[in-house]
Amino acid sequence: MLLADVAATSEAVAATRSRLAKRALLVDLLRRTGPDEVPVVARYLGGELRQRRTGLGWRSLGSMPGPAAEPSLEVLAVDAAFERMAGLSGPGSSAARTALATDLFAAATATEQRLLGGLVSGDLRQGALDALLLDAVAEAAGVPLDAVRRAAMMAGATEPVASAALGAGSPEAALAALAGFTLTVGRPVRPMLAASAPDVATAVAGLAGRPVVVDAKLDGIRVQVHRDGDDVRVFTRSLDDITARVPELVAVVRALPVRTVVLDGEALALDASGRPRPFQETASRSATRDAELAAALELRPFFFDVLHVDGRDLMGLPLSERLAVLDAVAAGHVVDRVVTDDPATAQDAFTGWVAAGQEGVIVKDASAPYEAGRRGGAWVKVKPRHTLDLVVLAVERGSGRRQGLLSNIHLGARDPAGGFVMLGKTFKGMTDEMLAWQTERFGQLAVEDDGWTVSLRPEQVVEVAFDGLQRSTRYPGGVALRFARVLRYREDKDAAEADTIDTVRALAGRGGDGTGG
Ligand SMILES: Nc1ncnc2c1ncn2[C@@H]1O[C@H](COP(=O)(O)OP(=O)(O)OP(=O)(O)O)[C@@H](O)[C@H]1O
Repeated sequence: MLLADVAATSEAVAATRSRLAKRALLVDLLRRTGPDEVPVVARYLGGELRQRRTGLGWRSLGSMPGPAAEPSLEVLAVDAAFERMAGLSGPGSSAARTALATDLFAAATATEQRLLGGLVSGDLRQGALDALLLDAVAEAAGVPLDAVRRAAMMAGATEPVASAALGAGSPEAALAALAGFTLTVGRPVRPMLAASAPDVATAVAGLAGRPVVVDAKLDGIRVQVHRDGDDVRVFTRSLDDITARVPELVAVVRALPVRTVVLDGEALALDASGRPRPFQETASRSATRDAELAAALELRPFFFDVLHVDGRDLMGLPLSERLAVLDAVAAGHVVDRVVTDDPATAQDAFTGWVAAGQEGVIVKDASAPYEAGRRGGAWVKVKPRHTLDLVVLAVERGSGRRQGLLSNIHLGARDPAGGFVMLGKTFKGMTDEMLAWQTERFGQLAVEDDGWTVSLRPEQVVEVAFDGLQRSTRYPGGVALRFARVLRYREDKDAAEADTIDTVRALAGRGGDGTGG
């Protein structure tokens, strides 16, 4: 298959807002893709190279040759070229890499160059496309969507599932291949995620008629811990293996009375009185290999789910049954919870936990299975103050005390159909350290500079608090944030995981002020 086919499909998908049309375009392309090409094509459609690192910088892309008139590049040849670039190291490697990239770009048409540039810079990365791609894979392979989704949950990624289903040869063989993706102890699955509600009553009402569990929401880092005998591995929300950095978590899980287990929870550092330490401290602790800091700030695990125990896969069981197992295997290391569907009782629990320094609650449907990777309605988070994870689209040069710094940031919500919708600006909440950090970071993300405003590659996620939402004729989404202020820059989230304009509109719709409980 020619790269031009992938590039044309990728642009056509971005250009239409219709989900059905997008899906049809993807199905058509997948049907034309050879089995050996699926791993590459599936990645490129999601905006990613197969190589985690090519060593190519944004700068080197600036000076690429003009486009070729006719398409000639085969996707497998393109993948091989990136593989060669990724493999280069040592003196002279940078020049050799640029030479390879120059040859590649010179052979590419204008459309192909846009695709290649986006793949290298990461601009095309689109987590939102994953769901659509799975849908298209199901249709192209002639198997039920559920089977594809289940497999992707287990695999923690789209591409291996697409390859297995489309490479199988027949729908029957594809189904058998998909059934081969099971929870394997030692291999992380994507964590289940939560929707949000403005207050406890709304969250509980949303689960009307179902049994409800209300968990304390701890503000630490998500950990998925796999134990097989004495072998314990700890994975983050983005499935990175941090085992070596958190020996104290390993020790706790190794001491539990089970042989194999997969636990989901939050790790947190506490102060001497048992209150949670600020998130920043927990996060920097889990990111460090510095033994001294590690010893000074001990992390503790608080589990809220169990996916597997001693050979039994529990993901399909209702939460209430999983929790019974969790309490038996991880006693003493479990998140506080109350079982109630009474809004007043849930509200009391929320108030108590927030006073004790926790972040809020997660209201959970006790009859729901564990839905890896999904942000469905089975878990709903409620926080006392309203926050959104937005993407920084541009930044303005500071003046006065902020002369020489990049200061006022433009905030965008993700548009599920592609791109970002600006919701406002803020220069509030930033500490001097954050200002120094963002000046450096945004310098690296800069794509255009009119002397006042610097436009950025939309990659940096920022968590902002705000007092409410107001209608706006100034901003394209028709809504604007009131009194937005920066809480922190999030290193654990990609732009593809930022909050969407739909979420913002839903908050605006619910009573308007969005300040929460
Ligand atoms: N009891 C709990 N049950 C589930 N998740 C919990 C719990 N306590 C804390 N959490 C954290 O809350 C997150 C769920 O919220 P969400 O799925 O929206 O992820 P997020 O966007 O990282 O959330 P946030 O930024 O609000 O922490 C989980 O990823 C987990 O880290």
